[in-house]
Amino acid sequence: MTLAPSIIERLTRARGDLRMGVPVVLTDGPQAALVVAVEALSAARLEALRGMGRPELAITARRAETLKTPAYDGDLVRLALSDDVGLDWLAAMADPADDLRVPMKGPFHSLRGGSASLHRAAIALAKSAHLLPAVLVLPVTDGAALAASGNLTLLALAEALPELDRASPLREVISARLPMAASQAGRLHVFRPEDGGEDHYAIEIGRPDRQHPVLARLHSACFTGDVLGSLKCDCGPQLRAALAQMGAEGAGVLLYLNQEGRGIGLANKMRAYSLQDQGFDTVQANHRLGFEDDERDFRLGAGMLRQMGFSAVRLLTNNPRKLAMLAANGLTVTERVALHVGQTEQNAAYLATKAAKSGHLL
Ligand SMILES: Nc1nc2c(ncn2[C@@H]2O[C@H](COP(=O)(O)OP(=O)(O)OP(=O)(O)O)[C@@H](O)[C@H]2O)c(=O)[nH]1
Ligand SMILES: [Zn+2]
Repeated sequence: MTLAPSIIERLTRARGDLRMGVPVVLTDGPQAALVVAVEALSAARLEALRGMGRPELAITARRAETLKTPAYDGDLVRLALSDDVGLDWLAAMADPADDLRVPMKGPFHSLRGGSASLHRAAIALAKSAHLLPAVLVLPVTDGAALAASGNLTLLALAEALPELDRASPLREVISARLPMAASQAGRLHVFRPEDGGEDHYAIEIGRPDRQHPVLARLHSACFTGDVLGSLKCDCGPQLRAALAQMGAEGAGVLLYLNQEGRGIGLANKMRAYSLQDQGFDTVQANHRLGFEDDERDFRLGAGMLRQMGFSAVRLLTNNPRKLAMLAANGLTVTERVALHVGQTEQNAAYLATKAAKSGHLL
């Protein structure tokens, strides 16, 4: 054991760096680049990067669709930065808030050929830090030396990509009795991922028999719905109805997964809501921001259930992806228990879009 941080620790540090606007050094074999998230970029850092070479802008193919620029790298686009563009232009490329008011941002100079692996990893890192998926990438010659001299976090893709792709193992930190309105016999378990990500919770009701399928729900955090009683979605009523059903049956387990906004974080979800106020639906809004419509990783829930000793579930959901992901990750789903509650005038279009575009069952 050395004192040097492991790859997992450096990845966690890199997410913090990106959120603070500090460059991170990525290497892929002989290639290296400094990367900075556009959302957190300062004028001084942009100036410094320009003094070192020609930065490139990487955005997702989803964002590029709206900007009407072709994606030569499949899931992403690399654009050369002309000398006259500043922070405002970069911010507008990253954030679609003003797209309708100012639709023309080009002409764009798309880069083709060569490898996009550093750009792709930088976008994945920005997403995992809950930042908009738009990054400046400055190719450099000796990444390791630059990282050492500038005290910057260094990540080699060969080490970092497998960690970014895998669901981080979780360990249970603590559990304690929690009497609730839905059931006196509640217990809250707190699980912590090894990668320094957010904690996730399991609410166990009664003492479900581990030998039988348990009534279960994977609930993704929705601050607006769960806490504020937002009428734009059905999350709050679904949360309470699931707990009530478990209370009535005397047993169940509800996983409360901190995957706010289908995995994009609350700030980006509010950006999506702002686009919804401009007339876009929930799926279009995610795409305009550069995200997929659902960025959640449900492997997490399967791991927590297995760790708690459950191998079969009766799952409260209308989302077929949750059923498929549990099954693919070693859980037996013996039954889907439909969960249709909380329909309002304000969320009718949202629920209809989820049924039409995301395959939610009615
Ligand atoms: N990006 C985005 N996220 C949203 C929006 N409305 C709600 N959410 C999030 O969507 C997620 C809904 O979670 P769930 O209720 O567990 O999942 P679901 O896919 O609807 O599936 P079931 O409720 O199990 O049928 C939460 O993370 C919310 O924060 C939206 O308009 N945009
Ligand atoms: Zn919600």
